[in-house]
Amino acid sequence: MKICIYGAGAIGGYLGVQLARAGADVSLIARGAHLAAMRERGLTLLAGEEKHTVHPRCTDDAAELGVQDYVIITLKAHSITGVIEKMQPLLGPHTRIVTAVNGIPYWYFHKHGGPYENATLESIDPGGRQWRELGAERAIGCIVYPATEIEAPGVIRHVYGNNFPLGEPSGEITPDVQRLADLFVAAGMKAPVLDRIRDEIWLKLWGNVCFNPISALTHATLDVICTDPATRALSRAIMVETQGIAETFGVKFRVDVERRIEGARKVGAHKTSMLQDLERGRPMEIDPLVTVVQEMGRLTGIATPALDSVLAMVTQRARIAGLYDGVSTPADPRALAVA
Ligand SMILES: NC(=O)C1=CN([C@@H]2O[C@H](COP(=O)(O)OP(=O)(O)OC[C@H]3O[C@@H](n4cnc5c(N)ncnc54)[C@H](OP(=O)(O)O)[C@@H]3O)[C@@H](O)[C@H]2O)C=CC1
Ligand SMILES: CC(C)(CO)C(=O)C(=O)O
Repeated sequence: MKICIYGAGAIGGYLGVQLARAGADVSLIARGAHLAAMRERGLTLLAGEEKHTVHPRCTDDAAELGVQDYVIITLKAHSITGVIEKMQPLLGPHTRIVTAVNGIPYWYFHKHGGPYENATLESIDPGGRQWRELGAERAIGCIVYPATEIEAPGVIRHVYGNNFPLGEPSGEITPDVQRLADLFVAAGMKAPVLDRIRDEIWLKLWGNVCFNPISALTHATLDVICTDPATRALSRAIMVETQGIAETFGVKFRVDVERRIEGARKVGAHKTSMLQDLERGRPMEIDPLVTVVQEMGRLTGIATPALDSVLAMVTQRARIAGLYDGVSTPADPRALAVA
């Protein structure tokens, strides 16, 4: 079983080490100093007191690897469109693409049913290119619950968690998704196969859509955002808007807003990935985590005044820092009028 991890940074590097340690035939696609270090010294995972170094194939050229059984995308979600052509040599008629990224994935409305079946979302998949050229029918969903960092080129630091829920867009438990889950488990991770993967996507996104932009605007850590009454109320307002949109698409939330906020508070003095990106001068994942929810709100006619305001500010912040060139549009005047 040939597996390629495309964008083997913090999360992809963690997966790469775990899969390589389990004996999987895994190749990593990366670039720059991180790629050079992995080629020279291997890829090292630091997890608590443990240290593991592996030596999988590492390249920046997918053509060297050929057709894969699974391509696990662990790029930042806003980078996916930019590598569609480079990814083609990895894709054969039976290749499955696993979207191990935050936010709404390109395949979201594949096998969704109802009036939105086969719709594409401009904020995450401009022109529907990912849908067509990667293939919605190839997709397997994956939620990334662990936190990891690139501590130095070629070195991944595991911070917490090992849970990567997986699921087919159709909800079926197919041999493809089961085989991948079994491999993840053999590699020391949790990988429950879900028959309602979209519920879990929104549960994760529920936090990202509010905590990430608020943290980038305030530089506050999760515990502070969730404790300060004003930022907690703003988070709640965005989450309530988000919940309304998701429920219109048939999503079921297994916890309520307060419990979700409490869960984030307990994570502690953690900087969200968007704040870390801002501080490190790296492009911020605004469209896949925030703009897409606004776009889905507009699709359903649900106003998102709190989200619109925060999105306007975080987009401006990112543009000024030179870390955003996405699609975010000005807040919908109709939504602001409702506010
Ligand atoms: N890290 C975490 O703790 C968590 C991350 N996530 C999500 O997981 C996803 C991945 O995040 P994360 O691992 O942190 O991101 P990283 O930026 O650490 O990893 C992505 C890697 O892909 C590389 N890359 C980008 N473009 C290319 C290209 N064209 N060719 C080859 N390599 C490329 C990047 O290199 P370069 O640095 O040069 O751009 C980087 O090394 C995101 O959606 C994130 O939100 C979710 C939960 C937690
Ligand atoms: C830590 C957390 C859960 C914040 O929403 C996250 O996923 C991120 O930083 O992107």
